[in-house]
Amino acid sequence: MVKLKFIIMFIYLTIFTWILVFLLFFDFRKLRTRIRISKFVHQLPGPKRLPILGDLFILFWDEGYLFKKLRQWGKQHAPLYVLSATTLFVSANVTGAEEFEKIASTTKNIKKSPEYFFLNGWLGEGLLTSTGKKWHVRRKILTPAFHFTILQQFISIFNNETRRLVDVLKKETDKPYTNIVPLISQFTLYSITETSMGTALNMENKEDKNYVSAIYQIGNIMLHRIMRPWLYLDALFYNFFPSGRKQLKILKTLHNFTDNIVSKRAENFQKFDIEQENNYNYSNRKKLAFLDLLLNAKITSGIIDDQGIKDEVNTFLFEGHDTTAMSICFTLMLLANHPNYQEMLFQEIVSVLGATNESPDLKNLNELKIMDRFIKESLRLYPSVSFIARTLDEDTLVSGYLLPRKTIVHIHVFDIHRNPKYWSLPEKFDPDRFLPQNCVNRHPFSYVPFSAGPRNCIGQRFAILEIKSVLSGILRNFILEPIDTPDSIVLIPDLVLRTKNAMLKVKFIERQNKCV
Ligand code: HEM
Repeated sequence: MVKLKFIIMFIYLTIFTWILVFLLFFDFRKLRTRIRISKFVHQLPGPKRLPILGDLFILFWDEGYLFKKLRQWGKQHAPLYVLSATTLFVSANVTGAEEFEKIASTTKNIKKSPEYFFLNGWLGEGLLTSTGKKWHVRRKILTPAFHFTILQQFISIFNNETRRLVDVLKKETDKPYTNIVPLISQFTLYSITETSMGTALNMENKEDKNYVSAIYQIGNIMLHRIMRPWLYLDALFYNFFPSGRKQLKILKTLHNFTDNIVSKRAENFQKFDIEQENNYNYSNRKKLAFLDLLLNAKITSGIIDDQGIKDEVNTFLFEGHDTTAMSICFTLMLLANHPNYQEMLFQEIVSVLGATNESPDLKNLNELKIMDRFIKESLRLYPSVSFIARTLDEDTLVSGYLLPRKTIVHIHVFDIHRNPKYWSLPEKFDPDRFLPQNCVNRHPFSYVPFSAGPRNCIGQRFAILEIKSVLSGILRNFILEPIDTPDSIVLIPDLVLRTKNAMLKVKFIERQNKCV
């Protein structure tokens, strides 16, 4: 019975794939390009594939198994291998630092791959998904929003949100364990909306709650879609499939939420600008936070319109909370599993902040060096963006292979971070890898949790300060005991690196020797 179902699914998939190939390639110039790319990329080593269908069978795998299998291929065929979804759709897959450097260090290869198109319905042409001139202009507008004088002001918000989280966690101490994912996601969402958008959220509010749950659902639907080529065409997906109709509903929730944030801020911003008569103004070089910077750019130079602002707000709400949330969750799981480090970090916090209830400032956070190494090692083993992808803009020679222009390249950050060429005993958790003397001679592209090159993460300093603030608050108040362990969790490749069922369990015990 199972076998019959498999055969039917396979025939169905084959027919759909070829319809898709036809629809996408009736332009014969594109077909010629595809054939050329396919010829070159198929010279790379790779797993055994079926004639014509290539590696399409992986679409039948469960996400956890797919994740494991990709790790196995990454090791087997390092640093570069081919995967193909039919003969004409091929990708070059990178697990080596030198190869990633070749691709990411040039200003040419800034175009994202077709996988990112699925995000367009939600994020439009925001900084993550846009390319060319639009991306350059936006990156230039937004870079000052992450200047250290701005970030410095955000720390008091991180501290307030940490206090709110600590109060929530105190109620969890009676329980056998806590699933930290929803609680930490709420913390990072509150932090990004208040710092960058100037809006304080409240989970008692139904719309705020719905927004958080919509973010989870959209991630699941997108992964579901990526794994099913018959859902690729928008017209079919949105009109004929329940998941497409569900996505439209979710997008409405997400967009209503951000539209609201933008219009509220726009009202206040205009009032503020008029009242202050250029006191808080871009042109006299006072620093503006994210959303105000965009509103100001629209008013003063018109280089961004309302839709552009909304696209950026959607992009930053997603990139600015989900990535950091998962990174904090994995770090807490590792702390629970390494009590010796937990104690070292606690002692470091006490020595930097003293035995008071003082909240850390920028200087304090910069002094937390052991914590810094702990976070770096956590991001090495669990990079929340474990996979990035590009479409090459020029023929590029990588590891002796010519990858033609328009080749899709998948960069497996997770595998680069566990490649034994750069990391001895790569599976071992060891923050001392990041002691200054141990970093000498390490390939700069072997550690890339925030990517590298011109399209690196614009929010990386924001993220690190936020993570340090929250860890300081949690470790000052609780001892963490392990429930989940690195061996017990099942990782899945979602929009960000997640665990199966979005669960990560830790036990919280209130500290007796608190530094308050
Ligand atoms: C631990 C937390 C974070 C990690 C691991 C992370 C990682 C990354 C990575 C790997 C990229 C490159 C993605 C690609 O090429 O497709 C990226 C891009 C980006 N990140 Fe982050 N990020 C984090 C936090 C943040 C935060 C807090 C913000 C905003 C406040 C942010 C905003 C962005 C944006 C807008 C981009 C696109 C940049 C561009 O293409 O110019 N990220 N991030």
